[in-house]
Amino acid sequence: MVAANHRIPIQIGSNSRGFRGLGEEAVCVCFIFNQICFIFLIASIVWSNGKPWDDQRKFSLPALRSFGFGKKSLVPQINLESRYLADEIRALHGEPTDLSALLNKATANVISQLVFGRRYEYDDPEFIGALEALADAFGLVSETDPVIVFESLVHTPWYKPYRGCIFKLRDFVMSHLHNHQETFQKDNIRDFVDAFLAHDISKDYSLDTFWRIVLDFFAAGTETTAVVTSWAILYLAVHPDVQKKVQDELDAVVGRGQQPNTSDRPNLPYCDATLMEIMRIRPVLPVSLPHLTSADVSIGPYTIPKGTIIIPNLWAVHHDPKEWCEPHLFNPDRFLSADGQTVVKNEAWMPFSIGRRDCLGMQLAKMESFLLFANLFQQFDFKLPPDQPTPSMRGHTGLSMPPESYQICAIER
Ligand code: HEM
Repeated sequence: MVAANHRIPIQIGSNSRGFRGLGEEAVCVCFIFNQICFIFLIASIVWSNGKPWDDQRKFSLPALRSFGFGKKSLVPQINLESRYLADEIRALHGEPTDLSALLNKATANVISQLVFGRRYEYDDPEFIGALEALADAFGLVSETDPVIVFESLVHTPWYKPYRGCIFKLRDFVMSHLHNHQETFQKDNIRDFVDAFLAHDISKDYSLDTFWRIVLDFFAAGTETTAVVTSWAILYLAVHPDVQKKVQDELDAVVGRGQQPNTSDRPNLPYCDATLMEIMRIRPVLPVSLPHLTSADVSIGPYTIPKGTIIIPNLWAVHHDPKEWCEPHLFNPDRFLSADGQTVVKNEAWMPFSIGRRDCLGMQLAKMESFLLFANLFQQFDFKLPPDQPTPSMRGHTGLSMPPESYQICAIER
């Protein structure tokens, strides 16, 4: 096993045919031990390898894109959800509140519309229950936890709380799948689940296994973008000078009377640079998902044999002093040209990882995090509650790295 702490080994590891998990041989071993483990590993875009992964990715991406996934046509939907979110925040009247559950509801509704064809009211008990289970599941394990690879460990006593969350989420997804099966019409494909039912791939996966693929999207689509937004609110509350510059730019380019659009983005370099700096300094997945080399690779004096698990340490790359000047300093200007007019890229910026197995939702995530960010800072000043200690900036390590719970006052501008 190799922990890749620098840009070059991550690039090499990521491009080595993009295997993930324990590879084909290990999957067979799992099969001997436990058939459930085998099923779980195969029916999951995040955790499968080889042909099952290829089939799932080839089906999923075009299917989701046909409903607007990562495309401009999704802007009105994201902006509408941003309005629902802003209404909820406004109703708090600036009282100190932990906004993380609200942010999760907004991002969950965006992915829910693509996958299940519906959004939820923010007080819906089924929705709240599923999101609580999701947040708990993300907090209970990390990428290096054995249960991530050997999912059948979920049945052992050590994982009882995690098991509770996963089964709750399975029931949530299954109720949607059964409902879709009952109402399915092949000439009216409403969403990702319908696209699956209409596609040949449904011959290879029963609903009892497909739920796991759906959960991959629901989970990845919900938690990640909400975590970015939560860090953005915290960092900009701690750095009011940056918040002011972001708001001045939004006022000048978008104004107050209309919602931001992706077409505004090229004219909002400071906003863009700030979001990039947030994803650099606090990567959503500080330790990315494991990869497996599919051939021998050489890096300088080292040879990494075929079949080695590579754990990309995105935190280390994003804080490498060889790549970044004063890496622990929050400084959006590092992503701007000298005249402040253009965003400057850096190859060591890789919050979505790189290579064949990079984040499938990257286009959606970039668009959604930008629109949420722009909508929120256009409408609110985010301030730390007076007379309270500054919140910790360390983050809570689990599958993703959200900030530790903090209270914030959102004051309408
Ligand atoms: C800011 C938000 C997000 C960040 C920072 C992020 C980051 C990542 C990272 C680091 C990986 C691992 C890539 C690798 O192993 O090389 C990943 C994989 C993945 N992400 Fe995201 N993600 C985000 C949002 C999303 C969204 C919105 C979705 C979809 C709804 C999504 C779906 C996926 C999927 C399906 C994979 C597995 C891809 C595969 O194995 O082929 N992500 N993401």
